[in-house]
Amino acid sequence: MATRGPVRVAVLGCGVVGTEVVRLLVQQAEDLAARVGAPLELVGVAVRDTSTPRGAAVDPELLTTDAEGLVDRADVVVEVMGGVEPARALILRAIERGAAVVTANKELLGKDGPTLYAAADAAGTDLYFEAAVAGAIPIVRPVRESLAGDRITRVLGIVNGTTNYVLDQMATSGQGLQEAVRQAQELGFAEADPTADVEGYDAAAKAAILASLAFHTRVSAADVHREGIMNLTADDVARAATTGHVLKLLAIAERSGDGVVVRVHPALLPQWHPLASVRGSFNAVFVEAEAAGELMFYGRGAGGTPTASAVLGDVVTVARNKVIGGKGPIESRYAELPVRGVAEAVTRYQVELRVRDLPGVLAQVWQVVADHGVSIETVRQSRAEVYGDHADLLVVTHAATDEALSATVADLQDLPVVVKILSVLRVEGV
Ligand SMILES: NC(=O)c1ccc[n+]([C@@H]2O[C@H](COP(=O)([O-])OP(=O)(O)OC[C@H]3O[C@@H](n4cnc5c(N)ncnc54)[C@H](O)[C@@H]3O)[C@@H](O)[C@H]2O)c1
Ligand SMILES: N[C@@H](CCO)C(=O)O
Ligand code: NA
Repeated sequence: MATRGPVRVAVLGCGVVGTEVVRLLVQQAEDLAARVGAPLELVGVAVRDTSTPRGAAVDPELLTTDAEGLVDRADVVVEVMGGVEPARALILRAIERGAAVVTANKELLGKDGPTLYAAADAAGTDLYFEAAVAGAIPIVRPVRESLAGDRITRVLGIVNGTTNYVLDQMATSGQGLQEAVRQAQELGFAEADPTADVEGYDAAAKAAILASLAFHTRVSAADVHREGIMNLTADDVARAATTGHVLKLLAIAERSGDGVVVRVHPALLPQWHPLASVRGSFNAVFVEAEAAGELMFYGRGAGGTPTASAVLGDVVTVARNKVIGGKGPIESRYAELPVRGVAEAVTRYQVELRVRDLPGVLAQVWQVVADHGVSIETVRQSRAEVYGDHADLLVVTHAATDEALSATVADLQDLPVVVKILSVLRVEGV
């Protein structure tokens, strides 16, 4: 039970996540006190407008528009307002005062995490951010702490629920992309402005955070190669099924030579891969480590209550550290591996080409591929239904660098017998 005076908690932002954090802090106060070793006293909730209704769980007396003043009264600051400023300034203010910080803000951490980590390190205080990657799923702590004795080689994640919902919807209903995005918006799985999700910015920020933790190296969102889902068609999704794949937006962070490559893009995954079964708006992160082997973490990556679970877990930990005088891990970046561009990623391509159906065409295609040192794994030829004397070739390569594969596609495009490149997708997970 409680062994000392209360730990004062301030919540910055009272939206989807903040409301649930406040509700759980209040409703579970007794259990949380027992787990922390002291009561958690909610000293205030910073909002933009105190007159906005917040629901029964939020005591209007606790609302304030003076976020700075609130920060100055807290031992633990929970930042769930999102965005870069004023979140960054408020977090730095809290840290400089020696308060512990819990944040769900992947955008800020992906852009400028190192400034915050360094400040927390200098102040000797905790900065926790489990909710920033894959919401409720415990993944930050497993990578940062549970796997600290292992050597992670690769992290492969479905870390954006909006795009996973959209792609899943396209696969199951045959909907086009725009229609699936509209439906996701109607059902609350996508925001009114879905840019951050569908263009891969959200996943890139999460990939940067995961890569930094996994490889003990500073990686920012700007280092992440990013392609969103907006160019995908219903045909791409349908074709994936005919070749035993599913199409997913993947965040991939992996060792490559003496460096690391971090990328976010749509990719084909074999249907047997554990990540292929991640449906709807769910998230999952697949980790490959030398000693542990393959691990998968699965659950809800978004939503007020699931995300609040991750926030509260961090609050209990940092508050307990305050009570017993301990401190969690600081930023680990000793490895300082070079972060390489996507050109160095080793991957496989599936290319669909429409060619003229003439003798020797396959040999020409084969030659262009071989000239780049790339090896073909399979070729499937079918008659192109719309053009009488044309055929469609579906070529899957063996693994090669992205640079060699993209140069191959560029040269195929220039072959006179190639009418059109219909699609180019990477194949991952094998
Ligand atoms: N919603 C999710 O499922 C989810 C999941 C994981 C992480 N997150 C992260 O959690 C954070 C919050 O997300 P959310 O979905 O609750 O957003 P939200 O927009 O619902 O809530 C943010 C709230 O903060 C308030 N706010 C913004 N600036 C403020 C300021 N200067 N002073 C006072 N209040 C301010 C807004 O008015 C809003 O009510 C973001 O960083 C987001 O990326 C959200
Ligand atoms: N917009 C994100 C949720 C918050 O990380 C998603 O679709 O997964
Ligand atoms: Na998480």
